[in-house]
Amino acid sequence: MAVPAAQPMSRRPANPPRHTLAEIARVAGADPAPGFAEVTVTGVAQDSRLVVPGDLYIARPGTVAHGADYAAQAAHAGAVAALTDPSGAAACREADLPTIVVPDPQSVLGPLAAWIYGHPSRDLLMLGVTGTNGKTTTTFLLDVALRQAGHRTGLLGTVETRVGEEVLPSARTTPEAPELQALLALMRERGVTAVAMEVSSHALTYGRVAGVVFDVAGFSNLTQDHLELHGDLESYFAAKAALFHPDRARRGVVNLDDHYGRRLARHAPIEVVTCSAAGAPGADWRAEAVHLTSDGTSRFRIVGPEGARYALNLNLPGDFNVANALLAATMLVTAGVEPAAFVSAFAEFTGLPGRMERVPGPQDFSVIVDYAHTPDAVGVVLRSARQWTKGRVIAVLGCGGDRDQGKRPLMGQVAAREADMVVITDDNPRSEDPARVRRAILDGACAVPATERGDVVDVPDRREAIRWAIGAARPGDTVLILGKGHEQGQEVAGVVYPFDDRVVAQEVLHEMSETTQAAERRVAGP
Ligand SMILES: CC(=O)N[C@H]1[C@@H](OP(=O)(O)OP(=O)(O)OC[C@H]2O[C@@H](n3ccc(=O)[nH]c3=O)[C@H](O)[C@@H]2O)O[C@H](CO)[C@@H](O)[C@@H]1O[C@H](C)C(=O)N[C@@H](C)C(=O)N[C@H](CCC(=O)O)C(=O)O
Ligand SMILES: Nc1ncnc2c1ncn2[C@@H]1O[C@H](COP(=O)(O)OP(=O)(O)OP(=O)(O)O)[C@@H](O)[C@H]1O
Ligand SMILES: N[C@H](CCC[C@H](N)C(=O)O)C(=O)O
Ligand SMILES: [Mg+2]
Repeated sequence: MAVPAAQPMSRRPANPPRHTLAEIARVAGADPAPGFAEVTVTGVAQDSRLVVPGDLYIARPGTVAHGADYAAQAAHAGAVAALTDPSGAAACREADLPTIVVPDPQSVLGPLAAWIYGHPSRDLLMLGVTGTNGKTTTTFLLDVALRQAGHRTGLLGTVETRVGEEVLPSARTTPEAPELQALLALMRERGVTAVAMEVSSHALTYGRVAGVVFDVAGFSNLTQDHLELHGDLESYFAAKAALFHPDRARRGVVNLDDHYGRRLARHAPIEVVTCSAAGAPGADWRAEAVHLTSDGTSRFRIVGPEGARYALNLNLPGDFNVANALLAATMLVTAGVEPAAFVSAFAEFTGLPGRMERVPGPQDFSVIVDYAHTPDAVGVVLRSARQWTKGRVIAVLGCGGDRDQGKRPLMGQVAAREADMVVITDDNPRSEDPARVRRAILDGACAVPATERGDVVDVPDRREAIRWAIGAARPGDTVLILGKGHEQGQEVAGVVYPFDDRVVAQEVLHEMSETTQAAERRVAGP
């Protein structure tokens, strides 16, 4: 008997609420036109490629196009109506879509999507994490602890999306509002009770989480990244701080070891619980007696109000992961989760894809793939590696094209200072000239006085760069391949070529062991 092929899981609830277009117009603050009462809407999309039959298509102006340019595609895919601004109205009506017109579709998108799906986040324990680095790690830790506490969980973030046991790919760190609300509705329908999600600064800027009030929002840290979107650090901070507002979160947990965290804790207009892994005065929760081992684990104690103390074991390397675990633990306590749940869940957690992930092999040096793609993260992981490495620290790194240009020389600079050898290479050049991107990293590296920096080489092709670094490694060295982590593609001029640092490193190690064995056979003779 033929076994039916597994169907890819939908990202939409199977039984969405049904609304008339007249109701939707009222919620959006527009006039319900005649005929709107006869149109039934069962979902919402702001991208024509994601429209399913029964959807309201939100045609909003973007930086590249106007959504109304795709109204005909949306209608063809089954959209039953459109919501747009005055400049998009004609195109939507030409596509035969009954059209609601509002001044700013972007601003109604989040709340309207939440309303259309029946406010699913209100029925879920919602934990959201923002910050430049550590969001994915912290949400994975939240997820295992919530499950240990008996919740059925949802996870939304950079690496993947989980609805209970089902795993779906993630296109973004934080989905657009219509996709987010549909996923939350699907989670509720599938019996999920708690959600750990990453909230990127893009999400806060574009209103992707408007329509969600988090039970607890966490702030990890803020250092340079994404200035191509925010312009300067102050605006970047303002975007992140917007999560800590009564419209977005009931309570906040803030890391006091970070300069912006201290500012946030002082000024946030919601109740804030603070934490510190580095002894910041006045923190509600602290990590103490931190013991980092050379095999990439740590033991420490977290100490909180009223004599609360818990001993934690973590199978993640570096003091930055102690900070992530402390943030997760403080968020969990603040959400009312039993501490016993995170004590055992953290001890059993064995790591997450592409974050300080060891590439297995018989070689007598370490090869590690990590997602460090900011100056702070590069410095933090290289300094950590220095602590346990007997030999030299060798870093492979590049910077993404079409992203923050200012971070490139800073990443080059910190890598040159902290590593013994830096191999500069490509990382998702996107639409940019890859040589220009590498030049900027190289300029930063070479600005470090020669006596204070390691050797620096430029190897454009990423596979060759990995081969170069692994080829240079001697017993006791650590090779850190940075920036792409779990990513499975290299994006060059609009084309994504399959590329996974972990796979490539393994292939290179394999090639090298074959070559060594062949040479040994030649030496040994027939
Ligand atoms: C800077 C940014 O985030 N831009 C996002 C934004 O683009 P935009 O406003 O310019 O929109 P546009 O491309 O002009 O299109 C206008 C409208 O037409 C629609 N459209 C467009 C084409 C089409 O065929 N059909 C269609 O309906 C679009 O969905 C949109 O509604 O809205 C688009 C539609 O949702 C997103 O695809 C696009 O994300 C781009 C691709 C992106 O790369 N975003 C990244 C940087 C991002 O969001 N990253 C963050 C943080 C990462 C991290 O640090 O972890 C994330 O959360 O992932
Ligand atoms: N608390 C931290 N402080 C500084 N660097 C960190 C911290 N946690 C992790 N890192 C570094 O940042 C990298 C990315 O970590 P993670 O994926 O958890 O962060 P993220 O905030 O989700 O990143 P992204 O915004 O790209 O999704 C890690 O691979 C590590 O190099
Ligand atoms: N999620 C982040 C990290 C990508 C890291 C790096 N591989 C790059 O392409 O810049 C971003 O979208 O900026
Ligand atoms: Mg992430």
